Amino acid sequence: MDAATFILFGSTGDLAKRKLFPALYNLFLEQKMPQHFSFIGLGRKPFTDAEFQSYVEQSLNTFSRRKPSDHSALKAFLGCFRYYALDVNDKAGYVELLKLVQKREQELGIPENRMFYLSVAPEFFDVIASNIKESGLGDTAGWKRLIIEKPFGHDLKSARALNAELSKSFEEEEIYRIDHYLGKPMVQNLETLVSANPVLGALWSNRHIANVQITASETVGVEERAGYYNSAGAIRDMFQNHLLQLLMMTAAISSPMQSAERNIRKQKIGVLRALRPISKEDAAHHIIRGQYGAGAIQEKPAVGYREEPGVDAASMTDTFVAARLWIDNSLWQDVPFYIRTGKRMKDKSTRIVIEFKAGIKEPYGSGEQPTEPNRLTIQINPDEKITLQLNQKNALNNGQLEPVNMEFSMPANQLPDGYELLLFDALRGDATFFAHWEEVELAWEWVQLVLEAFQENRLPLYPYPSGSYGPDAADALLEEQGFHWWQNESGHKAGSRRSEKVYQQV
Ligand SMILES: NC(=O)C1=CN([C@@H]2O[C@H](COP(=O)(O)OP(=O)(O)OC[C@H]3O[C@@H](n4cnc5c(N)ncnc54)[C@H](OP(=O)(O)O)[C@@H]3O)[C@@H](O)[C@H]2O)C=CC1
Ligand SMILES: O=C1O[C@H](COP(=O)(O)O)[C@@H](O)[C@H](O)[C@H]1O
Repeated sequence: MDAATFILFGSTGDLAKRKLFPALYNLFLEQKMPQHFSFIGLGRKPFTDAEFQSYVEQSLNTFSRRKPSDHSALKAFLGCFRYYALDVNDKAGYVELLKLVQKREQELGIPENRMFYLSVAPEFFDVIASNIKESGLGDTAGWKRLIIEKPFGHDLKSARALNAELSKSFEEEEIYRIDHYLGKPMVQNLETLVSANPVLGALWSNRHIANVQITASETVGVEERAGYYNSAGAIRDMFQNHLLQLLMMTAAISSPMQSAERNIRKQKIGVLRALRPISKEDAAHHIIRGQYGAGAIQEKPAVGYREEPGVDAASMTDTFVAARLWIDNSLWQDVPFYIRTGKRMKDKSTRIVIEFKAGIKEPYGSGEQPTEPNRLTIQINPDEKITLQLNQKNALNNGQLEPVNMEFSMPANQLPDGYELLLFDALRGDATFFAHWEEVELAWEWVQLVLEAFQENRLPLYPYPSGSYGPDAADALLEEQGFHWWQNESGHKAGSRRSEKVYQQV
């Protein structure tokens, strides 16, 4: 791996402290960092280098999956860190920053390879990129890369404007757009799961798959982020990026028999191009939006979204979105993809359920005894787990047909954090698990009409109790095709229907 300088904008912020420093430290311990690297932390807070190093150390003690125990390794790691106080709007400051970067490059004898990571509010992305260019920080004799955090735009127009601005300073190949779901080990494993297992690869299409269900449910509410979340909602916060990425990954992976194209990024773009658009007029038939009301999470009372600090008592923000999507290509024609995400739901679970088509009627003497459809459940969070549900006769129960699960699991605490995998890739120059601009643009294009339908209040906003599986209306999306949500890996169906009211815009 090339020796490089890592320049972190927002190094005094939450993401740096909770995720980025621990990720770099774990890579360092695993010798997955360049042998020589220079780290420059930026923020407005007035830190000396020593204060900054001790701040980083505290973050490792609190958040790293491996707590620092080897004193000399920790010292070597922290020794690479320097701090420079910079307001992102201060043009002259960038020129001073360049001097510091060059001084460190000379001290360490490393080439001018520079990684810029923007862990700051999105309104600063364009000004930082342009100041990097103007100051000469971006004129390197080596490579330069820009890692950019979400959100990438607020809608199609702003995303295009942001991309146009960034493109003035960085080439597309130099821009690494983070979607932390793409860093999750199980998501990175999806392609291998299908391509390295012909038994699954052979089934991975509309010939054998009846429907796909993608869920990202959370038990947390809006927490302290009302300022951001009120104008984002679940549709921008989770659906436009993470959920569509999971859909793309699921539909893009294919066995070598089915597709000669082995470039997952290109295949994902192909999936988005084939996504059937939803018109504003028709949105209510394919999309359900909801907002959590009061309820209980794991038996603890929880207030409704409208009672949360910083939230308007008449807020129409969506905290839940479910959708039915169709991919009009030869592999996925007629297979509905059901997607849902919500806050304050019954459990924290991110998973993909593949429901296979029903087989022939059971011919071995059990008459009309119904069998459950075979399912492959790929659990991404909280634990990683793959469960294949099969049917078998139970000799201990009069030969009754019963579902059984084959399961493989990996406890979450043994796995690297997604940021570790993504930073490692970015340092190596591998953009496979970063979002290409075309993916982002096509995802916004699809979502844009939905945003407008929300804005124009064309869809009911259903309240759902905190601690539930979301509004019952989301069940109807599947019932139209004769399916139901598989609520968890043991396959429980949705509960009985409640009568539903809707929130009215005031
Ligand atoms: N936190 C998280 O879990 C996640 C965050 N993100 C994204 O990551 C980015 C950072 O988030 P987060 O760390 O939570 O944000 P914070 O608000 O915690 O931190 C913001 C950082 O920006 C710096 N900053 C603010 N204004 C200026 C300025 N004018 N000049 C220079 N630096 C400035 C702050 O430094 P100082 O106060 O010292 O000036 C601080 O380091 C955002 O884009 C967010 O959407 C994405 C996914 C998850
Ligand atoms: O990006 C975001 O993701 C988190 C959920 O991430 P996970 O890894 O815990 O599944 C979500 O809580 C947050 O609102 C959103 O901004």
